[in-house]
Amino acid sequence: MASMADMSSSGYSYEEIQSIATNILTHTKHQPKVGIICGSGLGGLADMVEQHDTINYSQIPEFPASTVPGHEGKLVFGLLQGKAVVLMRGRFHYYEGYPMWKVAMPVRVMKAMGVTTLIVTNAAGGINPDFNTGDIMIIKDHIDLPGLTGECVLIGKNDRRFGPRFPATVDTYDEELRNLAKQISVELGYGNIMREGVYIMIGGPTFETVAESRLLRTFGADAVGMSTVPEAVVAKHGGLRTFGVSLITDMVTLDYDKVRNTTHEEVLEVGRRRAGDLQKIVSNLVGQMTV
Ligand SMILES: O=P(O)(O)O[C@@H]1C[C@H](O)[C@@H](CO)O1
Ligand SMILES: Nc1nc2[nH]cnc2c(=O)[nH]1
Repeated sequence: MASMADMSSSGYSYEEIQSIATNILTHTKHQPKVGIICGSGLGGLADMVEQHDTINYSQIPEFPASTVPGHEGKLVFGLLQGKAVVLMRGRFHYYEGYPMWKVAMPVRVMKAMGVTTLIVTNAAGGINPDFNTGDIMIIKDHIDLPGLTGECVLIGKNDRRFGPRFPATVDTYDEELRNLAKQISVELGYGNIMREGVYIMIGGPTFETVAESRLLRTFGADAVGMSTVPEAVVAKHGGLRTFGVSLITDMVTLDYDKVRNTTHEEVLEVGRRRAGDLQKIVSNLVGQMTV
């Protein structure tokens, strides 16, 4: 694949994406319909997958490498609640130095493999003062801060086979799946920690200053993180149905008298404590959704 895209281009061609997908599918007996991207410390969902085939990213030509602790760098194929899934145990972030198109490129590969529904999970900082650490927030909408400032994942030449030049994003997160997830959460006894809100993406890797957190709040954001939005935008562009969920691993500081440092270790620690709950909700959602 000598002509593969470089940092300055707008991404892999349609043919290159098809070729990457075809190559990956030679490593598995499964034909996934649901794609799941696991957030920081949330890869344990892969342990619930039955009859699994695991492929390291390093085995896949043209696939980026995971460089962040809590992101293992593996694709896991198998059955989750009887449905054929592919999980990314480790995602790519803009702050790792990857261009936006590369961050979201696996979503196009998933679609080329036959995926029709994308589930994105992440660890996020709570901005809404009514939230608590450990809450689970269904993403109702997002703010693409990098996109609004000129780093939209879809910038560059558009190939209509991926999607339209000017995609609408008003309904990126599927209402039916959000309602089903809410119902499942209540049935599982998580009604008291279940929230719904707006996720804002920042480029990272710095956690927010107090002034920045206050600014993000005035924008109407309920939670902040460093991922998810490019993946969801590419999914919407490609006509995939998307569900997004954030684990609130820390509360951002909105008050100069209560300044505290967020750390990635803290994010992973809360992930370790609450990942099981998130996994139950997501696996039940997969089990009950129509594909
Ligand atoms: O991959 P996600 O968005 O879950 O990771 C979050 C955001 C940063 O990558 C990291 C900060 O601790 O966790
Ligand atoms: N930007 C940001 N990303 C996070 N990911 C997990 N927690 C946070 C946070 O507080 N801020």
